[in-house]
Amino acid sequence: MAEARIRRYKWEVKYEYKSPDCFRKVVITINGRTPGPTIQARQNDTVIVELKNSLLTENVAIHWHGIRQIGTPWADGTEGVTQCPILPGETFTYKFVVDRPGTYLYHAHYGMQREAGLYGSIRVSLPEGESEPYAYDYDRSIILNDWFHRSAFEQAAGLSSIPFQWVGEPQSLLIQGKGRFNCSSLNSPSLNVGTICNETNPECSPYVIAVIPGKTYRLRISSLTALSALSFQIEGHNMTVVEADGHNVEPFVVQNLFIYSGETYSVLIKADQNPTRNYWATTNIVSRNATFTTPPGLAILNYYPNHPKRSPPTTPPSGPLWNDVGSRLNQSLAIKARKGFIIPPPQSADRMIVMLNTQNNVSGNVRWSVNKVTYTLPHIPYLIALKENITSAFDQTPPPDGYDFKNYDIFSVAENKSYTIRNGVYRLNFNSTVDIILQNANSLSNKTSETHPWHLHGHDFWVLGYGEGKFDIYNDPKKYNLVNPIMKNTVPVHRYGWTALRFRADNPGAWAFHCHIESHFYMGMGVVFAEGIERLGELPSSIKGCVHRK
Ligand SMILES: O=C1O[C@H]([C@@H](O)CO)C(O)=C1O
Repeated sequence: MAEARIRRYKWEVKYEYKSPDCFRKVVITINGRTPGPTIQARQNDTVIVELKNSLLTENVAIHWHGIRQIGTPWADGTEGVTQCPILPGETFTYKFVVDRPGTYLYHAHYGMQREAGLYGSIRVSLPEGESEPYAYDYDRSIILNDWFHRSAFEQAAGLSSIPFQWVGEPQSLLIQGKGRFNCSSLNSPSLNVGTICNETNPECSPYVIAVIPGKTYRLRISSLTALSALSFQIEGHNMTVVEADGHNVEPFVVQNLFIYSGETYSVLIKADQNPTRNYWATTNIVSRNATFTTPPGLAILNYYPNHPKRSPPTTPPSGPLWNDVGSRLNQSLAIKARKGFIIPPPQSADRMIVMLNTQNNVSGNVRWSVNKVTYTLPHIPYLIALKENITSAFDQTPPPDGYDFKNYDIFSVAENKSYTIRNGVYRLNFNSTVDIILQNANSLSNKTSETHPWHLHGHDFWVLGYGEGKFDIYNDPKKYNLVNPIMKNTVPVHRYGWTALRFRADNPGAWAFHCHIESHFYMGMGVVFAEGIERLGELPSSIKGCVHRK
């Protein structure tokens, strides 16, 4: 067997002016870049990231999205859950093992810093000598993102203000950190537009996916949008989906790849079209109506030896309609574990938690809730509070395992009665099997239900099923896919629908489970699970900077 290696990175996190979509704003960079450097490792390698916080006035923490952190729950990078924040001027070392091959991500998990540009890819390949069950010639990582011109501070302030100020739709979409905003739409006479927005700035030239005719490419497409659900497509090229969140998928072909924030996919494309020209790769918003606010993101599929900057002779293909819910549900249903790579789920669960997702008005603030609890993080991180038995750190009453199934109408605006801001945790028995049913409902606007991508830290879960309307506790479990469910770490709950997950609580630690829409998590849409805390040895002192005890 090939020997596991240590992959060492030294990162400096800073504020800098950048123009990812031609509009200049202060962003957060790692070693001068956004997206940050790609972490490349092989299965079972140890990754060490020495992170220097050079932000002048802000704390930071970085989450390694999709890495389970087995045996290192303190390295998950979730501020308030697994560690104290890293203060300005401090250096913190993350050390963890990448135990599974696949496509993963990293991003800030403090306040709303992710959307300020603090994110990147993790690519874990198989140990030397082993190969994937599908063939390709080259491998590329592409992160999709949405981009807002207002700062993360301004957005966060608006979300917690009375009256509430919503962030709105993004100004542009980025493909691997590059987008294009129409500078001529900034016509304020007080602005010197040329210095703030410049469409000839090379920082915002379209991202180029260079291909050699006849070759097959593995594109690792992931999304770290702050808000948007996306569709991604490449003119004239079908995509064969082969991986989702680090697990092999029974291959299926799509023209449009729907992708929700926090998901990763690998698709194979063959450069088998007319090689005398280039092609558009585009991404557009689905699930929310951004038709008149956010233009599609554009990249160029460049057939060698055409000039990489040569625009394709066609108009970019328009993606699917934003409200085509059926196609999105169909893709969700199509994702199954690949034959030969199925990890069978336990056939029954020890506990079922049904999580009603609602949007509410709580004491004048617009918030999101799970079973009438809207979440707030404590000042002492859960992992430390649980391990050291600091019971004053958070509410010792756990949140509810369900809601009033009989009487709650998921198709109506919530009544806003008896919703509370709390921070209790779900304590799971170690090694027990837990089913989570995400139940969507109407938001605060009439006839509206939003799509939410839920992300679980510390575990992969089996996706047992999706359905429309209200989940029926007696009959719907009979329809679960217990044969070849895919394992994922992020999954959407579709509008007015439900999604059923199963996981084993086998990783000692405290783990966030939350909507990956950054503003929704900020508005309380999350919970925390804790299991096997008593099995953990002493926690590293480096995570405890904010905890002062006699
Ligand atoms: O959290 C949200 O708030 C707004 C809207 O519901 C209220 O303005 C919106 O679209 C969200 O996703």
